[in-house]
Amino acid sequence: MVAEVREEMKERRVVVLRDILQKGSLSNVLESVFGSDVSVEREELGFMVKEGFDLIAKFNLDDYFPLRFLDFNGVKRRCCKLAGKVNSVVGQIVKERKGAGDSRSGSDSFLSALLSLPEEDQLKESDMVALLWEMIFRGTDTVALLLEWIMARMVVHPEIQAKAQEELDTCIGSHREVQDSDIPNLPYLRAVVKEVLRLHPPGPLLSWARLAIHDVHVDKTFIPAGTTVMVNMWAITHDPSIWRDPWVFNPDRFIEEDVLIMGSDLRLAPFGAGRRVCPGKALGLATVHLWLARLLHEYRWLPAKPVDLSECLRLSLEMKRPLECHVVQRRSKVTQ
Ligand code: HEM
Repeated sequence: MVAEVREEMKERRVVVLRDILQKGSLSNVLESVFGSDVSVEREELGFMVKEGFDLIAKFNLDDYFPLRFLDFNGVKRRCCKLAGKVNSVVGQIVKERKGAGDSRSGSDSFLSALLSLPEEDQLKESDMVALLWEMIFRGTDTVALLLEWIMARMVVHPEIQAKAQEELDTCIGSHREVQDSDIPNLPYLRAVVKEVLRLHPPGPLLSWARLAIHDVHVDKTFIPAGTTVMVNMWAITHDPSIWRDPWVFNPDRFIEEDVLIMGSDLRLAPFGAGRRVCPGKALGLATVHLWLARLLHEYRWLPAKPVDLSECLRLSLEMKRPLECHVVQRRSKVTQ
């Protein structure tokens, strides 16, 4: 990641982080899902994730007129094609690993963990494929676009960027790379991540399209059976009755009060809460902390052109226009 930024700066004189982050995030999630020693169709899986996002973001008349024989804009056809590809590409990896008798103890991947379950708990192959694909699909984009928002905020607020870098220099110095074990000693950096999750939650609408199966009261609101309900986390995190100066980017608010973000405090639940909470939240957060720390430790980030903080909602809340930066090397001794 750090080396790719350097290359891009050298070759193009400008760093467009989005592609670098997407590629890095896909590799990272594939490694967690299939393990580091497995060669997978990286490029093909990348296209499949992209196709899935395109399809989800598409306005689809079928959602309003669900007639089996109609296929407005060819969405159904594309969905079927993608489902077929998922079954063949991911299914093939599962088959190969099963065939090779992969039930290693001390497994280093999600798939190995599934395959090493006792006989009576084993999932059907089709369920395994669905589960693994869901992890790949949901885990790639969220991490990449959260980091793009964070870096945009770092560029827009150079004084906050400098404060995070000062913390890194004090804690780590300049002669080694940041490690996972350093993260607990970087409270300001973690506060920066929380503040971006508050202002730009990648999943702003929780519980996409959950259906009330019986009449229910939520506080004073009556929700009749059959209603589709979503939780607008974006509205909660911008609500002035909950947050002081909600539009101000101020990581210090989380130094003053340590708000938990894993789902127990509904003022800020960027990973959801309850039984459908994000299962990748710990992995996602650990990745974002480490990559952010390395990017800030290594470089000073400057705008290549004015940063546009406009939002665009697809499955996740993205920056409408990609961030373009210049970087200046900070550490004199570079270690990889
Ligand atoms: C910083 C990164 C991430 C953010 C902000 C995030 C956020 C979310 C949110 C808001 C939901 C919906 C929760 C709800 O509807 O109540 C969700 C669901 C999900 N996430 Fe994440 N996520 C992140 C990273 C990941 C990663 C790395 C993975 C997998 C490796 C992952 C896998 C999933 C899956 C499979 C679901 C669906 C769970 C279900 O429907 O039961 N996420 N995530």
